[in-house]
Amino acid sequence: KEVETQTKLANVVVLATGGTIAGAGASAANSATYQAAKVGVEQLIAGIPELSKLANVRGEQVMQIASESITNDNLLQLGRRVAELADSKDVDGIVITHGTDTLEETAYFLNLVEKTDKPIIVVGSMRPGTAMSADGMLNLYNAVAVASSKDARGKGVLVTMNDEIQSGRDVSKMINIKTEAFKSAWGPLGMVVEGKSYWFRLPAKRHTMDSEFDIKNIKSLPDVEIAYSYGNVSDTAYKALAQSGAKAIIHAGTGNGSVSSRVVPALQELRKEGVQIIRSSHVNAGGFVLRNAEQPDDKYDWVVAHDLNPQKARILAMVALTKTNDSKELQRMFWEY
Ligand SMILES: NC(=O)C[C@H](N)C(=O)O
Repeated sequence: KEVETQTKLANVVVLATGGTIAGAGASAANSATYQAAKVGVEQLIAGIPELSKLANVRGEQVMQIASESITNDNLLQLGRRVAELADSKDVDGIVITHGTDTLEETAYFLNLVEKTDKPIIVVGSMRPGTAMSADGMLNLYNAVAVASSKDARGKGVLVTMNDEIQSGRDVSKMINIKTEAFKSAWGPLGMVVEGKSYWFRLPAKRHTMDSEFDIKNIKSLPDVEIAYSYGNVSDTAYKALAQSGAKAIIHAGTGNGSVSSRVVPALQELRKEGVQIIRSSHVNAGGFVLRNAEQPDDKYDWVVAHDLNPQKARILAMVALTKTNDSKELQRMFWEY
C-alpha cells in the first residue's frame, strides 16, 4: 500500500492555447520564420513520451491562436476553465501552453484571479517544434514536472522557460530571438533540472489563495489601454484612448514613469473626467515607479504601477476596476499585488 501511494502519479491537465510552442516552420532551419498555433495538444503531448513517467497527462485545446491576438474574452474563457479544473478532485496540477508574446500577461492575470493552491504553470517556446534545437519540448516537460510536484503548491502561477521557474507576476519577455527570453528583475524562484524542481525563493506579493479577486465573480473586464511615451510625444493618443471609452490609461512612461510637460495637462483633464491615470515605466530591465517622484501623484490623484511593466499594469488595473473605482484603493492594490 505504501509503495502504491509513493509511486502514485499526479494528474496534470495541459490546456493548449497556441503560440510558437504549437508552431510549425517549412524547414528545420526556420527558427524564426514559421506559423504559430498549428499543432494540436494531442500531438504536443504525444511528442514527449517521457511525460508519462512524470504524471498522468491529458490535454484540452482551449483555443488555437498566436498570443499577440489574445483578447480579454480569451483571458476570461481560459481563466474559467482553469478554475473548473482546479476545483476538480482528480486534477493535481494545470499546465497552459501559450504564445510567448503575451504569456506574461496571462500568467499574471491567472495569478490574480485563480483561487487555488494547486500548481498552475504557463509555458511557451521561442522556436517552433519543427526547428533545430527547438525549446518547446523541454519547456513543456519541465512545466509538467513542476505542475506534478507538491512543492509547487501555493507559490502562485509559475512560468517554466529555459530551465528556470519564474513567478508569473514578475517574469517578462525581454528579448524575442533567444531561448533565454524570459527574465524577472527580481530573479527566478527556482530551477527545474531533469524533471526535478529546486527552489530558492518565494513570491512576496499577494496571489491566488491570498488574492481578493476571484475569476468566478468577474463577468467582464473593463477597457484599459496603454499609451507609450518618448521624446516629442503628444497628447493625441491619450485623448483618443479616453474618447474611445478607456476607464484607465496606463502611461508607459520613460524612466521613473515620467510624463512630458506636453502631456501633463491632458492627463490632469482626463482624471477630472473620471479616467484613472496609472504611471508605469517602459525601461527595458524593469521599471520602479515611485509615488510623487517625477509627478505630484497626490495632487493630481494619479496612481503608480510601481514595478509592474505597462502590460502587467493593464492586467491589474482591469481586474482591480471590477472591484473599485477609488484611486486610493487602486493604489493599495498596486502596492500589494
Ligand atoms: N514565441 C512565440 O510564442 C511568439 C508568438 N508570436 C506568440 O506569442 O504566439
